[in-house]
Order: sequence, then structure tokens, then C-alpha cells
Amino acid sequence: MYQVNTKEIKSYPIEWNKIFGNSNKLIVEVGFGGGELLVNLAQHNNNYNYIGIETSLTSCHKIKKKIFQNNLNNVQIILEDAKFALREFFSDNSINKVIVNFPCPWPKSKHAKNRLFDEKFIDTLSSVLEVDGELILTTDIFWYASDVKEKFLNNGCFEVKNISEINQLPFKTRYEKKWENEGRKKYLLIAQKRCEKSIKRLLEGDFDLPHEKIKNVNFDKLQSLVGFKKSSKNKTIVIKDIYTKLDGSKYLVKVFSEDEGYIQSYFVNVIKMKEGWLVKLDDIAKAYRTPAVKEVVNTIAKEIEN
Ligand SMILES: C[S@@+](CC[C@H](N)C(=O)[O-])C[C@H]1O[C@@H](n2cnc3c(N)ncnc32)[C@H](O)[C@@H]1O
Repeated sequence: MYQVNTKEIKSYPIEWNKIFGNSNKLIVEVGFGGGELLVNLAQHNNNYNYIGIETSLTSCHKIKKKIFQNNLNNVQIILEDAKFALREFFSDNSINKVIVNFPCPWPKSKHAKNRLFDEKFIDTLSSVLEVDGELILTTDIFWYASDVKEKFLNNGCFEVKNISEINQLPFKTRYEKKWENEGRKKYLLIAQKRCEKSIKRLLEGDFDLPHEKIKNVNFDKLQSLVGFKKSSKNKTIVIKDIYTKLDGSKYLVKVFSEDEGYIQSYFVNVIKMKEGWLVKLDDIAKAYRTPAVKEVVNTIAKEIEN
């Protein structure tokens, strides 16, 4: 009820006004952790709708309890990587503010690819924020704030205010308390969007369940697909395993695929029909129908056709 089942949505971007039942402006918090800020903001100002995005299942469970206890109807949660969620679930010019508090800095250069703020994420912000909308970042690490500032300036769509030292957030978060106890400083960076920009999404267009029909299956080729790997510029496909129904009428192919750094794991069915075989994404696969997922179904069908 407080968490949007983003894999069950019929078309993207999500129509947030239908989910909330009003067209109030949207404020998104990325990595809300304990949810202290999001819940307090929602309690104190119900002229906005609030959306929290987290990769931690535990954080999502915890905040849902708080939303329920406080009877809030202006907060929704998404369990997903924010880099994917912001780009795929929000239309151009649809978010008033994106708030990020104390993101993990991934200080070692070999881990830099894990940092939230990369070129693509900032490009996503340049599309999904309203014109004059803001990205508000608080961090305890000055070099991190400087690095993010430079990335916003390089993007060219943002006016970036000087990094300032602050005393405290409007509502203290768990990490704010933690760093305060260690005597660390807090830095605020605000980037304001100043242009109109639209970006291409992975989940645009055709929304059919990916499927292919073939006449005959070469079972040796099917079995030898385990370990198959195919990579192109934006996509990677890896076949991990194959499970067979005892009577040989159905095969489940376990796949990992990646679109522009976004990884999914799911099953593809190879099913005996009255005539021929059907290769299709498993109904309960819980995979977004991205270009890599469509290519997986297409590739398996081509590889195993006799
Ligand atoms: C250091 S904690 C800060 C939590 C909270 N903002 C606070 O101030 O207490 C960073 C949080 O970001 C979440 N996170 C990390 N990468 C994320 C991503 N790509 N998308 C969404 N959440 C993410 C983590 O699960 C974690 O809860």
C-alpha cells in the first residue's frame, strides 16, 4: 500500500498523480535509510507528495511501519536502485526536489563506479527535475561535495550554489547523528536545473511480454547454453543454468542480463505447445522488459532452433 510495486506497472513513466490521487508536487529522497527525514517532511507539509527510493529491504520495511503509524497518505516507497528508478519511473520535468543525505562516498578509485552521482545520474536529474527544481545533497565529506559540484557544472544544465557548511538538517537522520557524534562537519550542495532536457529511457515503447515461436528445439544446443555470454556496448547476457521438467515439456533458463549497468536475474521458459515451442519471459519473472531482456528471449530462440 505504501510501496509501489514497480514491476507490476502497466506503462512507464509512472503516473504519480493517479497513485497519490492528486497532482501535488513531488519530492524524492534517495537512500532514505531510517526514513527520519522523509516521514517528518511528510508529516509537516502535506502540500507535497513524497517518494523514497532505497535499495535496502530492511529500510523499506522500517519506513512502512512509520508511515502506517503516522497515518500518512502522501508518502510512497520504491525498493530499487535510484539510478534506474529516477530515469524509468519519472517523466521529464516531474520532480520538484531530489534530496540525498550522506550517500556512501566509495572513496577508493577502484570503487568509484559505485558512486551515486555519475554523469548518467546527473543527466537523469537534468531531465526529471522541473525547471528551477533542485537537487539537495548533504554530505560529511568535502571532496565528495566538490566532485559532485564539478559533475553538475560539466553537465551544463545546472546552476550550482557554493558548497556551504551547515549546522543541521531540518530533521536529524541516523547518519547525521552518527557523524555528529564523531565531530564531523556537514556540507550542503544545491544544484538548480536551468534548462529543458529529455533523455531516452530503457522502458520506453513496446510493452508485450517478450516471446518467440520456433518449430523444433535442438536439445543439445539448449543444454550447451549454460555459460553462454554475449556482450555489446550497452547490454550483456549471461545464461547461468537450465532446469528441466521431468517429462521434457518445459525448460527454465536462468539468465542474468545487464542494460547500461542495471543488472537483472530472471527465468525464460521454453515450453512445448500443440505445434512447435514457445520461448518467453517467465510470467512471474519479475523482470523489467528492458532491451537486454528482449534480446535474451530472441537470442535463446535463435540459438536453440533446429
Ligand atoms: C549512508 S546511508 C544514509 C541514510 C540516510 N540518508 C541518513 O542520512 O541516515 C546511505 C543509504 O543509501 C542507500 N543507497 C545506496 N545506494 C543507493 C541507490 N543506488 N539507490 C537507492 N538507495 C541507495 C543505502 O541503502 C543506505 O540506506
